[in-house]
Amino acid sequence: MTNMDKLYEAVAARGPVCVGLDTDFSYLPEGFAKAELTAGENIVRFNQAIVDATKSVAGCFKVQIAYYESLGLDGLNAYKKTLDYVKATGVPVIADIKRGDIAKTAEMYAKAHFEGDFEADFITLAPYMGLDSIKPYMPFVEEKGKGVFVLVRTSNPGAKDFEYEKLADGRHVYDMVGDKLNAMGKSCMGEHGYSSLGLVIGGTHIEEAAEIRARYKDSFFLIPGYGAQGGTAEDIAQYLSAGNGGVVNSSRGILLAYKKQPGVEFAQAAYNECVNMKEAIKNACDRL
Ligand SMILES: O=C(O)c1cc(=O)[nH]c(=O)n1[C@@H]1O[C@H](COP(=O)(O)O)[C@@H](O)[C@H]1O
Repeated sequence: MTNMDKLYEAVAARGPVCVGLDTDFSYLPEGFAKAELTAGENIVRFNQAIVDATKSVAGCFKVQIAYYESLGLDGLNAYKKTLDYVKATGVPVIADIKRGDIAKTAEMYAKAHFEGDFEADFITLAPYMGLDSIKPYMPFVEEKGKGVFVLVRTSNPGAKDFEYEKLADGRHVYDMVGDKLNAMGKSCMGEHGYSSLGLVIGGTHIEEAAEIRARYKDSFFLIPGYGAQGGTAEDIAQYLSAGNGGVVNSSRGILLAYKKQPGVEFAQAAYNECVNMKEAIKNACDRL
């Protein structure tokens, strides 16, 4: 069974919410940090409380490495401890590293994030340099069941700068990227009908949602943009297939949920936000 199969089953069991552990030190509630601990150690305590509170309603977790790298070695220790803590729960974990280099360098990134200290179930990749920036990860995908999510049509306003440009044949650049990646993903299909080569499709632009979902039926989607970036449950539902076939990330919306729930402890508030998000997406899927 591939990690993508496990992710499919996790979504079937607990829903599509992907809890984004993009933990900036400033997100820790007042009075939470202990002065005798480092910033990284305090972030790990915060993450552990979030993981404990949300794992029963999370399809997966996503750990965004920049938040940890920015703290140097203390942060990289916190990154590893966070990954290990999530892995011990059995809930799938995506390392959001957005790597995009070629050849031997990409092989080194694959080694760095698919084995050893920073081993994760999935990683995110940026395909601008071409398919030879994705291929070096495939031995881990095809032989060890690892998974990748590759940027196709992103959630940010800058998606319009390159991704929406039109080709001579009428397709968008993102269609061409998606078509090539979808074809490449046929080499690593799982039991549940999804390739281990997944696509990142932002949930903030909805005009083409139905078309994109229909075009890539066997591609699992990582769908960011819910909450803080304005994506709604109605928007997101269109990128799922009967509530599965994708995971929906929210980072600030979950980590900072306590700021919108006065008097509620931060981990409880994160749990409440996950439940609300899961219910809203389920209801929107049921209405489709
Ligand atoms: O690959 C991603 O995860 C990603 C792709 C994309 O198109 N848009 C996007 O926001 N992301 C990530 O998703 C997360 C969104 O965080 P929030 O906006 O706080 O929910 C961040 O970790 C982003 O780096």
